[in-house]
Amino acid sequence: MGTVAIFGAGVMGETLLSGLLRGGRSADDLVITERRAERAAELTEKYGVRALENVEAAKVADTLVLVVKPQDIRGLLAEIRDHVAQDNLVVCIAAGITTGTVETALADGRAVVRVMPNTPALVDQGMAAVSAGRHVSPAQLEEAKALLAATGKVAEVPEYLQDAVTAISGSGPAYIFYVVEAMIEAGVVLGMPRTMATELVVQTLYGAATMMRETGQHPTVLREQVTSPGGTTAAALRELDDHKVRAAFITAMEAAAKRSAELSGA
Ligand SMILES: NC(=O)C1=CN([C@@H]2O[C@H](COP(=O)(O)OP(=O)(O)OC[C@H]3O[C@@H](n4cnc5c(N)ncnc54)[C@H](OP(=O)(O)O)[C@@H]3O)[C@@H](O)[C@H]2O)C=CC1
Ligand SMILES: O=C(O)[C@@H]1CCC=N1
Repeated sequence: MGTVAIFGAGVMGETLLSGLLRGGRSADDLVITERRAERAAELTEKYGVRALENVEAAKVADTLVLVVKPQDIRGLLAEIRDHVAQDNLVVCIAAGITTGTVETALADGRAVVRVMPNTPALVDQGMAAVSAGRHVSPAQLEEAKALLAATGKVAEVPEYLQDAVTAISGSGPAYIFYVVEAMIEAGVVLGMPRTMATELVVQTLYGAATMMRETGQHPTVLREQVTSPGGTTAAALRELDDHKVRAAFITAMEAAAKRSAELSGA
């Protein structure tokens, strides 16, 4: 994999950077680029990696990981275009940006992999989906997967599914945090101190997630096990159904996928 350059070390860039370091990669093999000098200095100090200008980073990198916002990707590609070598691997993490867009912006034949990761990568519980562009060799695809495997699970998906991936696992942690916030608020309404409600909700989420993973049982079966006839859970779930919460999730995630597709023209 050689030298890995992370272009744009914001939330996701720092998450990947820290994961690569936790995974055993040497700081000497990692470089970052940042628009703001103070942010670059902060990361250099915290992780001991080099911060370079985009062009310099492209020149030294074997693997280029593009982690700027979709709206900034075309400007970045124009800047580094002439310094991306034939044998480099380009990994693009920007929501909605297709491998075709990146390939077109670079010189002919460049190897581009599109990836949608998520923030639980920060605690090595990420979910990343990868799709290879037209010029990626099997070895390069394995390299991209290995890069992401440092911070969690990796799945290969056909590129047409990447907007759906973005709506499910890319944005997904935000929906879960939103539900957790709502349950904590409900606990407070029921008279419980906020810290106690937070502990109960977070452990319940962790326990439920662990159950799904470890039992392999369908969530419907697990939900039915909690729902005693004529009991408290049935009373609560009826309210959620009356408020069309399931339909709201479907509509919300359709909106996320639509926005991802729109960002391809950002
Ligand atoms: N956050 C998430 O959960 C996920 C994000 N992504 C994708 O990751 C990408 C980054 O998202 P996120 O980390 O949240 O965004 P951030 O805004 O936190 O990070 C982007 C960083 O890139 C910097 N930047 C912008 N342009 C350039 C440039 N030309 N050269 C160098 N640095 C630059 C920005 O600087 P400045 O602040 O000055 O603009 C910022 O620090 C997006 O494309 C997003 O779609 C994918 C999956 C999940
Ligand atoms: O909100 C966004 O656009 C990015 C992509 C997926 C998660 N965060």
